[in-house]
Amino acid sequence: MDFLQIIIPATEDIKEMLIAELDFLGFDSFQETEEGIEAYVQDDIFQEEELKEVLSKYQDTPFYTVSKLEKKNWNEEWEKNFDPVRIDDQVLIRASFHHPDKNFPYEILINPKMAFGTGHHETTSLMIKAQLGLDHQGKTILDAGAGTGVLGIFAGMLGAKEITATDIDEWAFSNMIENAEINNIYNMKCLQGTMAELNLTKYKYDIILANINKNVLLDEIKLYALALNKSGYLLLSGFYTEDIEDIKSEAINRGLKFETSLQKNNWACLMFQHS
Ligand SMILES: C[S@@+](CC[C@H](N)C(=O)[O-])C[C@H]1O[C@@H](n2cnc3c(N)ncnc32)[C@H](O)[C@@H]1O
Repeated sequence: MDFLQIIIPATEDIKEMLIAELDFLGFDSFQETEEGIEAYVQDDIFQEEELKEVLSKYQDTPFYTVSKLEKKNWNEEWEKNFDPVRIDDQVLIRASFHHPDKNFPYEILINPKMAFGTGHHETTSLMIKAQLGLDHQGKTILDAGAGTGVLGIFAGMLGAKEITATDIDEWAFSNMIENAEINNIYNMKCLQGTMAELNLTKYKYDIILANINKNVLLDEIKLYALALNKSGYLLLSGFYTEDIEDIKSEAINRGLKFETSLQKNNWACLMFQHS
């Protein structure tokens, strides 16, 4: 599979909105730079017209450059740009080429390749923060939209009995397998597909983690509610604070009880419990 790198000049105030819109078009990952954003997308799903349509909302004349990316170069890019992430003096997320730090009780090794979930994104750290407050010991976990597998791997470190991690993306699927292995998490089953495609509502989970995006969540909350054990917890992220009410009302309509919310830089994470 080949990837394209799209470089888009953008001012600070539009970067987040652009990323959200391109994420919706199926772009895989993003890097914010001083000049704008670098966006990465599989070349077989890239639709130039769709990109132009999005950009025309923000620029008088859509301006961007497209270049083909070698897989090899991409990995080197990560190695140059990926700094360790620290969450609450509790969790260190680092790549295997960084030095370990024994001051952190939990250390997650992530070699992200093309998959999302290095902990640099607000939503990943919000989910990890929320997980720190939940008892995972002996629990069954579903990590839907697992990306690099970071949340499922962390669930394993917190003592989960069994983890199922899913993603629709082929790169994410192979990356999460690799990351589970380097973290010595052997009870994480990795699958490729959506909740519906994999028929996951026939199973029950004690905790469901889903950091995806507003539209997918609104579509899938009913499935998470069906797959949640009584008194089980659902953690959701991947949406902005202004979308909290929409997500909340869908979850409450599906019989879930709102517990808490966390927010960082306009991103939100909500916790619900099955009543
Ligand atoms: C925002 S990333 C989150 C990755 C990781 N869980 C984290 O917290 O850092 C969302 C991931 O969901 C995947 N995804 C999008 N729609 C999905 C769906 N319907 N089912 C499963 N995965 C999906 C994307 O490929 C992407 O890897």
